[in-house]
Amino acid sequence: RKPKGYPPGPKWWPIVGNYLQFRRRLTVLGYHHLVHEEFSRTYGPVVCFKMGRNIVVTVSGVEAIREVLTRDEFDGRPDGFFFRLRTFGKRLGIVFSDGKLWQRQRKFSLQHLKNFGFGKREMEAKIAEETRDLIEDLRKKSSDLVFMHNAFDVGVLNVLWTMMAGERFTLDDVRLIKLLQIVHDAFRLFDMSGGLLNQLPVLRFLAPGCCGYTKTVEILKRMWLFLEETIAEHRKTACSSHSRDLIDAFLREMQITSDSDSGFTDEQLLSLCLDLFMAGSETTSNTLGFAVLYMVKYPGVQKRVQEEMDEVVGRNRWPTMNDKINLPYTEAVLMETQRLANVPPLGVAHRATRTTNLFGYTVPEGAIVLTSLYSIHMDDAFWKDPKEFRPDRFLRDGKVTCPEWSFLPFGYGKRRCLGESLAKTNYFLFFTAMLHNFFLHKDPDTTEVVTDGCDGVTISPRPFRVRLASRYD
Ligand code: HEM
Repeated sequence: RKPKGYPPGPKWWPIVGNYLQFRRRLTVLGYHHLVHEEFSRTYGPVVCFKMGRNIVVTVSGVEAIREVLTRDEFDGRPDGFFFRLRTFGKRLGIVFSDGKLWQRQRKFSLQHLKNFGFGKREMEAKIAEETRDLIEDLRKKSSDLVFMHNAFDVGVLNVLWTMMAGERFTLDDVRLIKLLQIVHDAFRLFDMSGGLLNQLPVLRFLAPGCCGYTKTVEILKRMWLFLEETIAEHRKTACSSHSRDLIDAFLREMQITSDSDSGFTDEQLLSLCLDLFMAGSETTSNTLGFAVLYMVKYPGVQKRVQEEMDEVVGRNRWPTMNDKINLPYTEAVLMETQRLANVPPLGVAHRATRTTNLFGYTVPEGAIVLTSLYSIHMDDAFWKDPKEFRPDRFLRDGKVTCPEWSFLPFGYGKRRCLGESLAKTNYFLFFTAMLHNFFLHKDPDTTEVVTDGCDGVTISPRPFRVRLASRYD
């Protein structure tokens, strides 16, 4: 039975808790975040579930989410079998670690990524190079219909990978394309609470295929192999006097640091690379995929973006970050895409690091806390007709206006997205390069443009094709 004082929620059943009930609603509603939304409509902004062994508290709406994201005791990340599986049974990496190791690793990663251009002019130059490559490649393919749901994968990853590992991949690099496909599959396989494998870890022995264990291990092995090879190559070619990239910087730090708690070990290096690779590729590519999809669905919006660019930038050069401030409609389109697509609908799971009180309810230490960013972005009390794609809602008197709490695509607080500046620059430059160069038209073989994505840790656009017509012919 649920202890007294816990937040409201559906009745718990022995062993499975609310798992079966959750699954049944998931079959009907199709998305994890919609099941959480349905429960929050019944029970309020703080809902408590038991999923196998895990207590999960979902918070919805601005007030409750603001409480969670601004209080230190919610800055933990969940622990458990699933969360440790990718990091050798330990709490490593950056996305799902906490405490001293996380603090040190987050600071180290940010500081050294900055040394290699992150958030600076060099980063913009790298992205510009990637956009040129992509546009050229799309031009070659444009006599046919082009798949666009994953068109940005390699270019987006290249920017991060140059800072991390000092190398980039060609757009047709088969090994990388396969790797990105398995990252994509991994994001579809799991959910933010850790899924069945975290709730009932014994299932890895009883039904390894059904609970996702076999597939997860297969994906991880391929990722580890790729990263191990990259790290081994760095060891062989590292120069003792200077670091070329984040991996080099980490290897140097391993030699000088004596503090064992700060985590400069071989396993942590691999885990950090894995986390940044996964966090940095899928989210941005999916967001760009949705942006293209909405432009195809709403040709009037596409036309306004192109007219704005023609007026401000002209046709003789491509848009740069300096133009952003003068392209308010374009920026509003990018924001509206993030609001409506909700690529990470439940953010990244948090954990209560001690038993605490939330809106008069007891949240026990160790509870997994999910923040429904979806509930904020789709709140009809704040956003009129939230299901409509309407970029003008982000404009006032021709200028971009952004509410502080009702738009949180990158989260908030100490756990806020580490890659936000890279993500925003990639997003703006790839999107504007696309629309500057091409008219995007619907696939004539389809009757309707479907914008409902695929469920998972992030929401991804379903595979779709576009007809690209050059704006320069
Ligand atoms: C449009 C693209 C992106 C979106 C929408 C996004 C969104 C988010 C969100 C919502 C969180 C969780 C915040 C929380 O826990 O409350 C997060 C965390 C994180 N993101 Fe991003 N992200 C994006 C791109 C990136 C990129 C490019 C990187 C690569 C460097 C990255 C690295 C991370 C990391 C490492 C964390 C965990 C931070 C921590 O736990 O301290 N993200 N992101």
